Amino acid sequence: MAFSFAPTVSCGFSISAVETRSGAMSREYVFIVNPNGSNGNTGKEWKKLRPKLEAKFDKDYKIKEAFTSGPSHAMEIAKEAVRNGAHAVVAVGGDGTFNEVVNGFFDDGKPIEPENGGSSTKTALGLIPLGTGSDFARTFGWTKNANEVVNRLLKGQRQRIDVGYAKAEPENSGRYFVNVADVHLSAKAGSIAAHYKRFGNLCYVIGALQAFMGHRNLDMKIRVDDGEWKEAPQTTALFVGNGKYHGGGMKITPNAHPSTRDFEMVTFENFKWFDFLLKMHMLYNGTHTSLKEVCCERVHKVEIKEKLQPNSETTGKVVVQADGEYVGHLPATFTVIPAAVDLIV
Ligand SMILES: Nc1ncnc2c1ncn2[C@@H]1O[C@H](COP(=O)(O)OP(=O)(O)OP(=O)(O)O)[C@@H](O)[C@H]1O
Repeated sequence: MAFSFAPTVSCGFSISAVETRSGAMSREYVFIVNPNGSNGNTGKEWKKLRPKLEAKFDKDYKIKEAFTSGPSHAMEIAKEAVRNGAHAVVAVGGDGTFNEVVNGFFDDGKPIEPENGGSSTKTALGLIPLGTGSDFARTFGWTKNANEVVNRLLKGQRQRIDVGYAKAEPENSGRYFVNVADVHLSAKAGSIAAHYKRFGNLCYVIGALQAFMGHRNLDMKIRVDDGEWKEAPQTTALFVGNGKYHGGGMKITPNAHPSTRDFEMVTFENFKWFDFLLKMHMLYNGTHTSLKEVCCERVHKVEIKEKLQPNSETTGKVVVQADGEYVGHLPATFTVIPAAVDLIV
């Protein structure tokens, strides 16, 4: 016999462990769904997927769903679920929703512990990749295929993965990330792309081309792993990869993986809009790392700031994002937190 879904809630979410007839504590899976992801397709796909999950999950599983009402809501729901000791919290949506759920595993710079303190297993993080880009899922080769999704969640195999922490101005605001954080052109492109999601993954190409309008490559300073500050002249964009893919399938940090305990940092120097168009195929297959304008380095921590004239202040114009979500502007620091979360793989 399969459990039916608990009633949908969108706020004031409360979760408690449930005892099964055998007396064992049930495993509570909390699905956090962004109904408006992928231009509304996430909600539609989730409706089709839900009965398949219900049919397969047996009585030892309790399944709850919660729909987000807007930005940041997924993070609040996830925090409450982790505090209540959920077995797994699964994001249903794109990289933005997934990022919010990841941020819900932490509070005040620390991983959240369950309130009852008694749970021996950590809450696992899960993903059903139903967004536009859904780039994080590509590193693991996951698709939107319903059978594949159900089997993966049912098996519940866990892998400890690294999480990144991005800190930027103003006010040293911070955000955790699991996929790719980036600076300057691509971060501008990401916010432009958000207005073109109806075009699917093409939105990221449109975003990049628009971002090149009025764009200036800038001299920056970079410090890796607390070493010497080095100059990065005429930087177009810089990527800090925990996962490989970004911008709807571009293999931007091709040697990154969330299990390596470090990041791959990829810097583009002096790239112009026509370079982007002519070499775009290389971004998709990950061969851009052989270009003379591209530098790659493995890092655990990287600090980035604008190279300024003596006594001048930051322009506040060099944008920083993490997993496609706005973080702030330079100066910024990106730090790897090794083996921070259990991911259902
Ligand atoms: N109910 C909601 N209505 C509108 N926006 C929402 C809602 N819930 C979450 N959001 C915001 O929508 C943003 C984008 O959602 P999501 O990442 O799920 O889809 P996507 O943008 O289509 O996919 P991708 O990021 O993979 O390209 C998230 O950053 C989140 O803040």
